[in-house]
Amino acid sequence: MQQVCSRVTRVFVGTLIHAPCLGEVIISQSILGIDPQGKILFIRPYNQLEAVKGEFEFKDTSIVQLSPSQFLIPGFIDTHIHAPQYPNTGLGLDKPLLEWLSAYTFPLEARFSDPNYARGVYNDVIRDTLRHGTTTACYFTSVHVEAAKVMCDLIHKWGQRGLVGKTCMDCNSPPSLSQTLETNIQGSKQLIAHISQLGSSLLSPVLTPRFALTCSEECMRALGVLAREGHYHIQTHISENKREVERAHELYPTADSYTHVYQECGLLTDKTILAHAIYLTDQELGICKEERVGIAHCPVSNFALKSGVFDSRRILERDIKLGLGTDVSGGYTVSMLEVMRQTLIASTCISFQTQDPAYRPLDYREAFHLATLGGARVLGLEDKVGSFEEGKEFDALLVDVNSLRSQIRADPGLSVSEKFQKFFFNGDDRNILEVFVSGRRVETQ
Ligand SMILES: O=c1[nH]c(=O)c2nc[nH]c2[nH]1
Ligand SMILES: [Zn+2]
Repeated sequence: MQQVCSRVTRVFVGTLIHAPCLGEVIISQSILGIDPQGKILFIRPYNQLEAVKGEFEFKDTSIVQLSPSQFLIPGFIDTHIHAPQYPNTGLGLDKPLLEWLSAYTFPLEARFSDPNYARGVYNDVIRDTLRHGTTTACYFTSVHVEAAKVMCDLIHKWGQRGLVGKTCMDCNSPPSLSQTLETNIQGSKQLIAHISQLGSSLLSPVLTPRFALTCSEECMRALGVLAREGHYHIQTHISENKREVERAHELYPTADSYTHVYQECGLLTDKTILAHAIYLTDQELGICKEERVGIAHCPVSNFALKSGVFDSRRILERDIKLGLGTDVSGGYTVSMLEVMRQTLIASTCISFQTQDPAYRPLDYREAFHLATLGGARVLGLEDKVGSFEEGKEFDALLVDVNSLRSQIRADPGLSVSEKFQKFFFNGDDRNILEVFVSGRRVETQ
């Protein structure tokens, strides 16, 4: 007898919510089927179940019927997070950036010379980001390549989608973190080889000069060359804090701007992720647009370290790719829900100060787009994840506004849009019942 091999592994029947276009949240009552490769095989209207069953030949046991308080959304994409800083969340935030780095961050990161210490912290950060709905994260690790390899192994084990970089530092850094140019480049290459050996379609390397203050011009140039040779991602920090910008000008007095420093070193490509970018001038934003870099907006960190207030609208109006990041541990939480809320607060602060009466602060629909498809674009993953589309991979969250220990009080009479708004403003990890990456349900405990 010929065996019928189903093309469908799981079928969800219920509410889908996503934001494929900036400013619009699309809600549908649908049937969504996943194929054995973890891709979305079909999305059909709710009332076509019998026809879809006939077409794709799946059994009733593959069907997951969502309740009226449940919906599926795309997984969150954290475009900027420092994995080794996780033990420091909430610490030292009374200091500005450069003092905080010296007093708290660098001493903690030095401990990652011990891969066993790294293993414990990295395991915690992956588990907790997943539990809060982060299906993709773009990670800085420390300067230590063995610890960075451990991070990749763990991400692979948990099944998160991740970009991982070995942080490069070769000047103006404590001796425990400063490496030679050669060690930084060899370490970066070793990490690339390690990721390649793991053979995971979910993992990518990202070249990671920490920022212009702790990376020499030679080191940045060498990383730029390496990135172009292998068409790799690049991530760094820019214009987060006024004192940092001054220092960049002191270190590079002949450069036209901080952005020019990175451009000159070949670090600006369509696969570059610039974190913060609060104080960029119009001319610098022109370069960002021209070079097609993406920006990671990290409002929780920007407020906590009192770095500044980022103007998201100014970036969006210029059609520059924009995503959101937790920036743990400048940011004190791994929650992308909190990042989305503070994105709105930052934008509202800007609207209070502007002289432009037509200025529109962002709304929750736009923040949701930035945390999903916006982030996917910044990481070059927009063809794979960020929204629900046939052929894309199923990276998704099953949300229940009335889950067992939910803090949300959602009247059953609320519309679906209102239930989503409740989740956006009042929800937390207790409302995220299940997390899927590439069609596979991942552990979150
Ligand atoms: O928020 C930040 N966290 C960091 O670790 C860092 N390093 C340079 N600039 C930085 N900003
Ligand atoms: Zn950062």
